[in-house]
Amino acid sequence: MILERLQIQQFRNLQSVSLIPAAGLNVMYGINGSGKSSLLEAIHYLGFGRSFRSARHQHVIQHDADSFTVFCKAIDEESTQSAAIGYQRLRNGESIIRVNGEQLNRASDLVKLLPVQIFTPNSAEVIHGAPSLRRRFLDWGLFHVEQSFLTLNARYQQILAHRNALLRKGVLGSEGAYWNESLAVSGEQVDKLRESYLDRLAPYIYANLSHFLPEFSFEISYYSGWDRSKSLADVLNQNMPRDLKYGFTSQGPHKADLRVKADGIIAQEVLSRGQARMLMAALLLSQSQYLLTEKRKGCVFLLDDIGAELDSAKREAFISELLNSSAQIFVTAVEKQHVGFVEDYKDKKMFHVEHGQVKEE
Ligand SMILES: Nc1ncnc2c1ncn2[C@@H]1O[C@H](COP(=O)(O)OP(=O)(O)OP(=O)(O)O)[C@@H](O)[C@H]1O
Repeated sequence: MILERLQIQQFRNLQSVSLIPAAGLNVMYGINGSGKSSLLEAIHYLGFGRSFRSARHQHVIQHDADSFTVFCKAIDEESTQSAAIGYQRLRNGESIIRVNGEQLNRASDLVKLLPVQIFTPNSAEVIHGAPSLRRRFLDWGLFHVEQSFLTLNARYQQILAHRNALLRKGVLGSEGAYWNESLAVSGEQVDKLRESYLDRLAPYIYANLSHFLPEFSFEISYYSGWDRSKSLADVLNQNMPRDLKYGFTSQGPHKADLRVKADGIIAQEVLSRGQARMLMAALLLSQSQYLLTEKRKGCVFLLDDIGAELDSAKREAFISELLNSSAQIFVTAVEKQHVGFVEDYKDKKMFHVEHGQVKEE
């Protein structure tokens, strides 16, 4: 999908912004606090229904305003069909999402529509942080290539929440067999989709890593969240006494992880921060390439503060590969010189951001 038009109202310091982005590269530059990251944050809302830097929607609404609105017209390059997507968030917590004039009930449905990926100075947290961050990374790709995943995963989460509620009350005993069986059936389906997705994604990841971090030999593997030599049903039944004691389901696909080793050692232990960022860049790029191969869909790719992230050679390699994967890129930089190499790109637009105003050059 490509954003053909973008409109933002009362979003942080962006009072009223309207722009026609390039299909390829869009550079937003301006001094600190001018509104560059807010612009990316607004696009992020269209892809995820949430911010990438604040858990509180209220903080994003412009001071003294009652709501913010983000609107885009996006076009599918393959079918040439367009979609008008609007997201409005009110100060009272209500959100109104419209796609082609029709109201959507769940923000999670937005994820299917617009494939948005983001790379920020904090992206290495996905490598260093909790497994949930890496699961979220994998699941984002799955949402876009496997139609059934969204529903299957939602069902698994629903049954899991129910089993956990019974565990907390200490009343799972009599109903245990039923809930274990339901959770196992649903969990095995989620697990299979994740495993097979990573199998197909891995060749892209290895190819990108050999380009971005040739100094290491990498090994990518998938951990299901339980010992795969046993069925999930057996594990849930065996874990009942422990799960009852602690009040939650200790093993299952909700504990799954994407594991990366560099030269035989877990990546978190051996990579520098910059190298971890490059690993993350390779992972995100791989999803973008895979989505293009599998679904003929390009991503909208947000790169926040790229100058602070990577050295110039790596930055350039990353952006060129992203453009090759038909991604539409929005990159922010404090100084134009930080993205000097974009001189060579033809399909690009430069936007100067100043005091919340965005002007195309
Ligand atoms: N709810 C809000 N209402 C109005 N202004 C806000 C709100 N939240 C944040 N701001 C202001 O919006 C401005 C834009 O912030 P933003 O993070 O987008 O800047 P930036 O250009 O990315 O800066 P940097 O280069 O430092 O990362 C800041 O001055 C910030 O104080």
